[in-house]
Amino acid sequence: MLGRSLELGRALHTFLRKAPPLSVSADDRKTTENGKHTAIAEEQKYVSGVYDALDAERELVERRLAESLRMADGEPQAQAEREAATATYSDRLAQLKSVEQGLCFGRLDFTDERRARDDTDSPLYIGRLGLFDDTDDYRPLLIDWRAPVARPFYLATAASPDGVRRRRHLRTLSRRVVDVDDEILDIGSGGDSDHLGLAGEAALLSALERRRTGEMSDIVATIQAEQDRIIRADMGGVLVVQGGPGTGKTAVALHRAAYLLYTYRRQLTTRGVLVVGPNSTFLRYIGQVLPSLGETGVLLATVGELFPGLEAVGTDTPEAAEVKGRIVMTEVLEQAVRDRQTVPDDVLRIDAEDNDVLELDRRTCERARAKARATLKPHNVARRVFVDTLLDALAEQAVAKLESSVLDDVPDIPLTEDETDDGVLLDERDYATIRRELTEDRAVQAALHRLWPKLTPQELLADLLTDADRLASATEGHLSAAETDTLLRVPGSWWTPADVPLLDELAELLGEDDTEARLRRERREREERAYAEGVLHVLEQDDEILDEDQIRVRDVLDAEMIAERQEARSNLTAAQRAAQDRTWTFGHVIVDEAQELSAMDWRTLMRRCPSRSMTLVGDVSQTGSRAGTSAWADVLEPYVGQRWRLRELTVNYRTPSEIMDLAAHVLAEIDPELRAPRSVRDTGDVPWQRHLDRDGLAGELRSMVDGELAEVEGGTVAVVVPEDMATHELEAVVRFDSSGEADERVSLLPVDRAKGLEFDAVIVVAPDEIITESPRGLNDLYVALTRATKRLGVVHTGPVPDALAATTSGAQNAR
Ligand SMILES: Nc1ncnc2c1ncn2[C@@H]1O[C@H](COP(=O)(O)OP(=O)(O)OP(=O)(O)O)[C@@H](O)[C@H]1O
Repeated sequence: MLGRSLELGRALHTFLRKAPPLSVSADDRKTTENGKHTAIAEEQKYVSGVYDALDAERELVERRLAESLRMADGEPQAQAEREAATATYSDRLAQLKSVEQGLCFGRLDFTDERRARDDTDSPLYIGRLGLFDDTDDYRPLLIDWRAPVARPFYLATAASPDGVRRRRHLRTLSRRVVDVDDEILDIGSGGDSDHLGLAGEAALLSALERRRTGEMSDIVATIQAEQDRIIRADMGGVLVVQGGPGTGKTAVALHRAAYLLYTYRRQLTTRGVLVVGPNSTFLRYIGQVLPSLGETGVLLATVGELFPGLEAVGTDTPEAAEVKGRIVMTEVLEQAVRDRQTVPDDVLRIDAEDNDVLELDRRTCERARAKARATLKPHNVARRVFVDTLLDALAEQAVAKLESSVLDDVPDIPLTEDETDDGVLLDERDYATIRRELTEDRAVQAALHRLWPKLTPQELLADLLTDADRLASATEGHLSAAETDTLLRVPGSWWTPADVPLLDELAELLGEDDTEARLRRERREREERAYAEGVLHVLEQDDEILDEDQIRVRDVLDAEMIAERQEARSNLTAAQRAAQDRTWTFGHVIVDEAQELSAMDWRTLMRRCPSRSMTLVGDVSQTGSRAGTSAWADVLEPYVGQRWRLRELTVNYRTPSEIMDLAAHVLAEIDPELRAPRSVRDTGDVPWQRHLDRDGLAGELRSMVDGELAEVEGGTVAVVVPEDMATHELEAVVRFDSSGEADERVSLLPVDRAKGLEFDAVIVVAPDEIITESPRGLNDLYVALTRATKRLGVVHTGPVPDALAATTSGAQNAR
């Protein structure tokens, strides 16, 4: 406890050093303390009222939900309405339950001029969602943080107060107000007694000082101005957010999702928002942020999870993953598909079921193939043309054979008067019958399948990656023999995340012969539109009784919109429906750690977002994947040209300055032009460094971890190691105690798993190996060094990397 207070003290000290000098006398301090107690008591009264309103609304929604569940099943229409009501009430209830902690966290008091302008005397209270007082003309009790009027809470400064006299942060524990921090923005308008101390910064620092639990928390009470501008940026187009480690990119991305869902609810409820993260550990880490902000309708996924029905649990070598991520794979796959559209070397003989032997010669097959390819349709769709053309040829052959055999067998019969001898014995109906029989003939089906098989993406890719000849043919001219070899694998291998964009690409190249399904869908859409027209008709009859000047229903609703709502009423949320549908397109896509995605990953994501309404957050200095990018323009140019916006985040909220100073040496080695973000805190804890023999490492690590656990008073500790040290054995040493119990506060991770995460203390092991194990090893080391919120230790088992050598002497053997 004392340690934490000291750290907070030091942090505040730093801020006071940076802030203009304040002279606070003992009397001032007493007045401040008294004022604070009074303020807490006052705020408690208000906050209790807000919780009462929350309870009342919960009760009401619970009652309505129970009623809608009790409603008997009736007409299909009534049943659909019941389902829609149930879904709406369930959502609202989940939202009301999720905002329990920290419901109300801010208050804005305005200047006299602003109050006169807005004709109001009341302060505004800011919280996680909006609540109204239904006993007082629906006066707003609590303003949703995303509402435009709440914006000054995040943006107003003393230099630009925007009519705000005082910004107050309320800190609550359960439903109890435990502290208030004030910031006087319009010094001229307020008395000194109102000034309760350093406010915005104190609330922020207190949030940053909290012990980490292994799950990310929301930052709604302390969003900073540069972050707020990004969170509330327009939804259209591609917005890239570049920022160093700990600058809040993930936090900003998630709050942006919540903001967009609030502001553009109609568009986004139907199409949904997709948030993409680098791996499932990371998705678990961020999984609670949006629910805590009351948003449950967002699909969180890795790119590897975007192919419904498939689990990509395998792993590629880094070399294979890099090759699979290259854009040239589109050409490899195109060739692989073309290779499956074959013709016989000479003649293909088919033993049809009636024992007729039919033949398909190379030229006929080539013509059918050319005709099918000329449609430019995907393989499975164009197959219909290929098959039809060959069935025609086979049917003609069968007819000719039949006729000639009949003519051969039957003695000359004299013609009647109305017959002519054109050699044709069978009419069109006979021809159609023969063609249909051939269509159903297994030998014919097998032959056509061999020439142009109907394929699923999984079949084609599995065949391709396990067959050296097929692979060599598809990669010829695109990949070297060595690169091709990296792709080859044994049959029955698990799918990997890098396979998913290839499967997605193949799904496009192969297509689906969905004629039947399309007709069914079109019929359903027609019915929905007809229903919507019916609704409009009924509403307009009511309209006619109204005054001419009043707005008419058709002015605000159209059939298309009603039909869309009807579709959205299905029990599933957009996110749930999207998760089951590969071709789903989202209203907005947010990508975290976006620098890690390969060119093929981007193709998959762009398909999910044809509107290109996207937010991409990342840091090109942290790129670890060989397939990732080091320049945003390279990624975006093929999709949006120059039409994308770049915003930067410059302040590091996670890593104290002592640790950033060390990491900055590594950054300088990556690129001397790059600047590390400014740390918001310092703690006085200089990172320690030690040398250990690799043999003695396991024995020592556990006690080092114990030491760090004690320093961070039960917070989290991570040991970040090179890939080949991330073994179960070492994990057991580091995490398990003598009774075999795992310590949940401790993790052992390779760098790529630690990306995006944070821990109170971090021990980085063998930095020299982290650097040499990958072409982007320095970036990996930079990531590893910047995961700590409080303490950092480095354990060398080999030579000390140059970037760390300059800083070792003073800190040597600090542990
Ligand atoms: N305004 C803020 N108020 C309180 N905490 C904040 C704020 N901004 C960021 N943080 C905290 O700082 C830490 C780092 O944030 P985050 O993980 O979003 O950074 P990042 O830029 O994604 O980092 P990295 O690139 O290293 O993964 C988190 O604990 C986050 O909650």
